Amino acid sequence: MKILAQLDTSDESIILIDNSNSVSKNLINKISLTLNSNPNKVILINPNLSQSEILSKLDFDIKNLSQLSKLEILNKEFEINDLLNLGRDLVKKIIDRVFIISSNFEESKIIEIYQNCLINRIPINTYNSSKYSTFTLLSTYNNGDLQIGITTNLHGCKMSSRLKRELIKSIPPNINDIILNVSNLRNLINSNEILNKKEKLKWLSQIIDYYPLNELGKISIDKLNNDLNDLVFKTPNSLNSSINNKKIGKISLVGSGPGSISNLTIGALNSIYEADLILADKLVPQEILNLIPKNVEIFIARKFPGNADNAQDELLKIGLEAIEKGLNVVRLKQGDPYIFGRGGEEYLFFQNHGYKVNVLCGLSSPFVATINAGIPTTHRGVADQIMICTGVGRLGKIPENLPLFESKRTVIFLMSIKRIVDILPILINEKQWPSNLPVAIVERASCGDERVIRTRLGNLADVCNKIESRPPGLIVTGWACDVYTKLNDNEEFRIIETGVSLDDNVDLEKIVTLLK
Ligand SMILES: O=C(O)CCc1c2[nH]c(c1CC(=O)O)Cc1[nH]c(c(CC(=O)O)c1CCC(=O)O)Cc1[nH]c(c(CC(=O)O)c1CCC(=O)O)Cc1[nH]c(c(CCC(=O)O)c1CC(=O)O)C2
Ligand SMILES: C[S@@+](CC[C@H](N)C(=O)[O-])C[C@H]1O[C@@H](n2cnc3c(N)ncnc32)[C@H](O)[C@@H]1O
Repeated sequence: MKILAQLDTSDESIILIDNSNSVSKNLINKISLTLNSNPNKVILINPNLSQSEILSKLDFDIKNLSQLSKLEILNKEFEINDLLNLGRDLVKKIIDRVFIISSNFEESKIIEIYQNCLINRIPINTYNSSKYSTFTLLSTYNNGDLQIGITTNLHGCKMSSRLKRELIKSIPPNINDIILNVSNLRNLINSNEILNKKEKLKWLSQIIDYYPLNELGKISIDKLNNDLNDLVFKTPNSLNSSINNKKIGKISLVGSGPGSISNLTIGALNSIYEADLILADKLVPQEILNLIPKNVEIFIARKFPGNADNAQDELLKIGLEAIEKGLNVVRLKQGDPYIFGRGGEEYLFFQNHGYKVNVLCGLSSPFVATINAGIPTTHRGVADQIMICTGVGRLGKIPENLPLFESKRTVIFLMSIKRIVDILPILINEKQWPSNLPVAIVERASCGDERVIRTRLGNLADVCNKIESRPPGLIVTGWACDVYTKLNDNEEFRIIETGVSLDDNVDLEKIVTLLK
């Protein structure tokens, strides 16, 4: 089935076949749509409706009245021959496109029209029936530079318009400013007055990947180029004010879980509500950041590639200053603080400055990702060990201690999708890993756009190159991947969109009252 983002019927002769007794919304839409796409002519064939009835209903959203002259209304029953003699001379009078507008036709009639269109290679769209359509139109949303098209492939236009509404709801009203600001930033970096172009472009792409959409409209080249401190979304005023009542500052390392609110502990939610300042990972997703009360200051770590250590130092400095002013500081870390989260380093830093550090565990991404991907990490007779590895060692190098293959072990690699091309040869050639071992890439676990890509170890690097990644992502390896479902022998990889908005039914108000 061909899916048309925009209907481009320039110079086409189009037939709209309708047998309704009243002018339907769908008919008006199709007349406007076809006339507004600069056709040669649009022929409406309907035996029951008069010209005046139809013209009186047109809400004249047609770009200009001259288009109206291209509309021909024939008050007659449709005949198959109409397909072959109402078209342009250029194509021997064969019609270029057919829309069956109403669903009151007998199925036998629809089949006859559909088959004749197939024989004469005329694209046909039958209202509410994918079976008898060779193309479908997207339901589109345009807002300045942003264009979105959505279709359920003719499984009901109501559904696609409801999905479109949901999608539009999640788009900030200033989306155009955001698009323009980011595009100007990128153009500025590419112009020659910016130093370290490549690095800044990498930072910009991570900011686009992770920062709250709303903030992308405010980021300037100065903030990106010179003083990244300003990447604080709200400058922590509390940092500038001297606290009179000498409160004793507090520091908590809090795991936020992998993404959805449903995977956030009550303890973490409580900390978020009690904090004066939150120092968040860039990985902490929008859903969690949205929970932070408006009065709480937030700073997001600028852990861009190659800047991890500077960002770490800067973060710890801001945290220490705030505690010394008596603030309640929460270091909000993605997943669990101690799973490749530099939690140990941060604990020691604040302890060495004389502070007791509270640590609240969080659901770590490997455990949520495997559950959501349908992989039992241990399974009797298949896997009795779990290992969590990083794809990146000190200073970004490949880890020296990649594990030997162990057939009854499920190994989950974090921070490794961009590195798999370097890691794979070591696993297969030096560590005896079998190239047919089942693996699963799990991206954005527990988020609405969670996705699982199943493949075999030997294909992993190619697959990572083929798909546009949705960071953050991890790689699950081991025979446990095959316990519930296997790839077919001829399948190179299989993409499963597993994202669900878990949080629709989370009644936050009720939970927050529990905290009181
Ligand atoms: O390959 C990918 O998909 C990127 C994976 C990824 C990395 N850091 C990341 C992520 C998550 C993400 O951005 O999606 C992002 C990342 N890495 C880390 C954290 C946790 C934190 O810093 O609080 C975070 C999240 C921080 C945040 O998002 O704000 C931790 C980290 N970064 C790093 C390491 C390795 C190390 O220093 O020992 C470690 C583990 C430290 C530990 O064992 O606790 C350093 C690191 N991580 C990484 C790189 C390669 C960056 C690049 O791609 O060029 C590098 C090297 C560098 O930044 O100089 C990869
Ligand atoms: C520095 S580690 C932080 C891990 C985190 N402390 C945890 O416990 O999940 C970042 C890596 O964790 C993995 N990761 C984090 N969140 C994820 C998610 N929602 N879905 C899939 N992988 C995720 C990715 O491999 C990412 O590169």
